[in-house]
Amino acid sequence: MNKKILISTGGSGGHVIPATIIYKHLENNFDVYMTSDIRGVKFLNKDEYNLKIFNVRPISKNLLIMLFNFLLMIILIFKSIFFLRKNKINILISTGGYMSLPLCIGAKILNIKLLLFEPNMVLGRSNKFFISYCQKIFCYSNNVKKFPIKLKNKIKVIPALLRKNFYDKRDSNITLDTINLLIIGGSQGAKIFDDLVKNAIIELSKKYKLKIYQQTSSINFESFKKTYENNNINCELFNFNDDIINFMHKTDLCITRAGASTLAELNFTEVPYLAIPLPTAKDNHQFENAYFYNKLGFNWLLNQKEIDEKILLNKLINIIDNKEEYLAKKKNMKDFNYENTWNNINQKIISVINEN
Ligand SMILES: CC(=O)N[C@H]1[C@@H](OP(=O)(O)OP(=O)(O)OC[C@H]2O[C@@H](n3ccc(=O)[nH]c3=O)[C@H](O)[C@@H]2O)O[C@H](CO)[C@@H](O)[C@@H]1O
Repeated sequence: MNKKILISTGGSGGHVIPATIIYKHLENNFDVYMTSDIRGVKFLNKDEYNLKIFNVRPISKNLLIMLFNFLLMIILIFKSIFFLRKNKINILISTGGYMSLPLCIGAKILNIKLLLFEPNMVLGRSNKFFISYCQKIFCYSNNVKKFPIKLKNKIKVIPALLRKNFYDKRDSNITLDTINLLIIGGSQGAKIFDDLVKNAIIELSKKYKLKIYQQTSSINFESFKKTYENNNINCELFNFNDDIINFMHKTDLCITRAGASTLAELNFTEVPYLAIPLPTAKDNHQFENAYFYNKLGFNWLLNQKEIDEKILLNKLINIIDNKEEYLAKKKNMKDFNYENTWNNINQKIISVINEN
């Protein structure tokens, strides 16, 4: 009989998309289920997954709400225990975040094997909470910060998880006379990118011919289009687009936040990027993500608190004019990617599932 595996996820695309990838890696060999909160559902196609909603509310600082959420949490722990028992789940895989807390507690109570996933270069708080109980944790490096040294043997390093279509061969239609610039803020966008980046782009367009692919909220579409058109800038705007790889393939350079999945995807598609990590990210994990790849020579890194339009503009000019450095970054990425194949990751994950 096939092992029954539950993947618990929710929240942002950075949690849900890796969960869908793990699901696809396992669905041919095991009976796989997935749970997500309501927020996370928008990042997946419900028809493709055996999905159940477990709506865990975000942690609040308001005492009354905290009390109410605590009661809800207790109910969800009971619901989790019931769900895990009823479906005879053998293994729980959590992609982290508070959304997985009740199921992880349920798994611990029932003594169910727990596997964790940490794509960031700093161990997340909820993963930290279960690290001594879990059997293994999938990471992209052995040197994840805030990781308890004596538990490092639990780390199973895998190449970065990518949606299957990232491995499809595609022709890139990069035109030599135009600089194709992708601006992307993570699954929820990045408000600060709107004005800061837009104004720098307008100045940049006075020096180079640009094609802009920009993620922004749909309410900005009209005004952005107008501004870019008035400045003769060719642009394509999108809110959340499932086929992000399509944009990455057309891109020469990207300006991005430093969510783990986005960086992994840019590394794989060999698009050098200027990372501006979210300064308020927990334990500064976005900076650590970008810095990890910065040391490998994949990106340029700017601190949001230290930049304005002028600094950003000068940095972009510097990057564009320094062709050798740009090409070196592309080459560094290429050399790094050879181990990242669907089959290699598939075998690594399945071998951990089959460990006793
Ligand atoms: C604000 C915040 O705290 N973000 C965190 C969140 O992920 P967050 O969702 O912000 O960022 P990630 O880069 O990890 O993931 C975004 C995912 O959404 C996809 N995408 C995005 C836009 C689009 O139009 N289409 C599309 O498919 C990206 O390709 C990527 O696969 O969890 C990640 C994993 O713990 C962290 O590294 C991030 O720091």
